[in-house]
Amino acid sequence: MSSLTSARYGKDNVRLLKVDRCPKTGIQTCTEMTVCVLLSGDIETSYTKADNSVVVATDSTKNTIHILAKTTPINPPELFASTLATHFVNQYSHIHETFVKVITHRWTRLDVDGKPHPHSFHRDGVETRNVDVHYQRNGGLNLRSSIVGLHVLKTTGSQFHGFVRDEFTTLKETWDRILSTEVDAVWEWQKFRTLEDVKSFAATGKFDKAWELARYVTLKTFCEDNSASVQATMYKMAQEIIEKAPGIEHVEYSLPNKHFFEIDLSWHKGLKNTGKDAEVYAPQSNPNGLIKCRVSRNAKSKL
Ligand SMILES: O=c1[nH]c(=O)c2[nH]c(=O)[nH]c2[nH]1
Repeated sequence: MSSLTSARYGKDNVRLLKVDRCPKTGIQTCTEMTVCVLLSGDIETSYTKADNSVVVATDSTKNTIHILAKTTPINPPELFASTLATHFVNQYSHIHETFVKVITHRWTRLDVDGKPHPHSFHRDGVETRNVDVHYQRNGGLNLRSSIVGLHVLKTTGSQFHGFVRDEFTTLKETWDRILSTEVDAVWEWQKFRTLEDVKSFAATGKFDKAWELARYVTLKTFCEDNSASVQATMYKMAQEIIEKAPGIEHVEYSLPNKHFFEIDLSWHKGLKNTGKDAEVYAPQSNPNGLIKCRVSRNAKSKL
């Protein structure tokens, strides 16, 4: 015997670019997004009885994403993701729950001779601004905003010593090393009851401010902290974001520790390239450390 215990479906990797043209100034802006919308509800029979009468075609889901991108604001992405999440539950009485992901890609305005160009942009990095929304009929909206794929590296100001030493340890302690990671930082909002609540919050500019703050705190702490470890540095980042952004309940970081090994070149004419003489390093693609944490407002540590 077996039974269906979970089911959701929809369209992933729906791509769109929206252009905003200001008639007064002639200045144009653009937003490129990749969207995923998954639906859940009374859809079991489509799996268990080949009953397509309960299926909203994923092609229609894709069409709806395009239509709502045209007819409603897509910025901030928290608002667009919430608009999509609530739409499908309002439109179809048998759909009770949605899972929406909106990835916003970077198109940063170009400068020409120090002046912002009115309609030209460049992709300055693979970093994305992401939003995940989970909506349940009568259950409110859970929003998670994030920065993903922000690559950073510092050549000093990072140490790692005092760790466990036993018969499995070969790593040397260091008081000066390269630190590099790809930031994945999530901030989770207090629950919003309705789409109207998300709209009013969006109108205050607080979603954009939180993204700016999270990015600023992450980069400033990365640069300025004389890091004792990835763990200690990420905890400082998370604490500061919670402290400075009301409405955020939890902050999570997931940071790969990308290693750069010293290369001993002494075999060639006694070249010195280790310790304080290290200049040429070997970047490692794998394995990498992976350090994660979740920091919550007003919560007693469960660890
Ligand atoms: O910042 C670090 N944290 C660790 O847990 C760890 N483990 C390791 O080998 N190097 C590092 N660096």
